[in-house]
Parts: sequence; C-alpha cells; structure tokens
Amino acid sequence: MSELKNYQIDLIEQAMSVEALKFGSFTLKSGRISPYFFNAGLLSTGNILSALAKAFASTIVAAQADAENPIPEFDVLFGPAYKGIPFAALTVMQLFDQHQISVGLAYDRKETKDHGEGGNMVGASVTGKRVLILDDVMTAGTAVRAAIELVRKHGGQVIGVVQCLDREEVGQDGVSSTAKEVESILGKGRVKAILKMRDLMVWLEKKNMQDQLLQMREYWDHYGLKQ
Ligand SMILES: O=P(O)(O)OC[C@H]1O[C@H](OP(=O)(O)OP(=O)(O)O)[C@H](O)[C@@H]1O
Repeated sequence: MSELKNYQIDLIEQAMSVEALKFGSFTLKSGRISPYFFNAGLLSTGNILSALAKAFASTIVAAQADAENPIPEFDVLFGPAYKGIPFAALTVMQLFDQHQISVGLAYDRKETKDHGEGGNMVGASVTGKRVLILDDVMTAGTAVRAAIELVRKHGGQVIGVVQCLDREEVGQDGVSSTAKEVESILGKGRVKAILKMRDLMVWLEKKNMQDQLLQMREYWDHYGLKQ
C-alpha cells in the first residue's frame, strides 16, 4: 500500500469537511454511477484554500523531482477561467513562500474584452515561455485542451498540466483516460495530480471505511485505468 503524503491527507480531510469530496452514490455526466464525487467549487474558505494551494505547490515540486517522468522547469503557471484562476494565484504564492520558486501567473477571460488592453489573456505574458496549466479536474478534457490551444496560440510552450484530482478512469473507448489522452499531446508523465482515485482508496483503507472502500474497488474494477 503506497503511503499518502501529509498534504494529500490534509486535503482529503478538509475537502470532506465541506462536502467538496463525498462518498456515496452519484450519477456522473457520463451516466456512470460513481461511489465518490468531488466539487472543487466548495473549497472556498481560507484554511481549505491554504491546504489546497500548499498541496498544489508540493505536487508541482515533487513532479519536478519525479525520478521516472519529471515535469520540466517552467516560467508561468496558467489557470483557466474560472476556477483555475484563484487556484493558480494561490499556488504561485505558495510556490514562492514555501519553496522559493518565483513564476509568473497568467489566466484567461471567458469573454474577450474589447476595450482597454483588450484580448482574453491576463497577467504574465506566455509568449516564448514554458507554461504549466493548473486546473481543478478534467472530465472530458475539453477545458484543458482549450487552455493548451490558447497558450500555444499566444506563443507559449505547454510543459504540463497539474490538476487537483485524477479520477483515473477509462473513457467510453474503455481503454484510455482523459489524462492519458492529454499526455498524448504533451508527452508521457506530463499530467500530474495532487490526488488520484487510488489515493482515495488508500485513505479509506487507513480509516477502515470498509463499505466505501468496497464500492470504490468495484468501480475501479469496472472503470479504473489498468495500464
Ligand atoms: O474536462 P472538461 O469536460 O472540460 O471538464 C472539466 C472542466 O470543466 C469545469 O470548468 P468550466 O469550464 O465549466 O469552468 P468553471 O471553472 O468556470 O466552472 C471544471 O472546472 C474543469 O475545469
């Protein structure tokens, strides 16, 4: 059984305390009945956002030191509108405060501004820069693909994606996951996550939450990414 990091445990428990993470029975957009549900929009108080940003920053630093598939150095952290914006802003601050890493913050507007500075990119310029994209979760991957396109259109090089939770489940083809599909665009190991579905199972086992663990295992057997 793999060991969870303190920042992962902290985030799981904080998220559960505000029901941003719930175990039960939930019908997803895909029609699957999931034994857990995550809604990052409910991570909205100082202590929880602090735990989230610390976890993002620690995940990024660990990903850069990953022996197998490290993510490269980057210049700008890009948070797609809307939820990606506060999460990326807080993470940029934590990267500096906790790890002495100073990178730029960039984000987009969903609606293009037609006055003042105009356009739909805000913050640090991504032109000619190595950019890491940060978002809450990917489901079909539409939002992250759009963010990759946007950064590329502005002359940036996307070196990876970091998300809060990777459900690690196969898509309708029954073979590949959204994270793997995005990795096919960015390179192997370039999609990282603070938490994966299997981390949640490790936590449930530690807490001896047998019923929830059983449901999670059954779901994993059906839809988990096995490769
Ligand atoms: O992988 P996908 O199928 O695209 O779905 C996942 C994305 O969708 C949601 O954002 P949304 O674009 O709805 O914007 P929001 O942050 O304003 O809620 C969510 O925050 C993810 O970023």
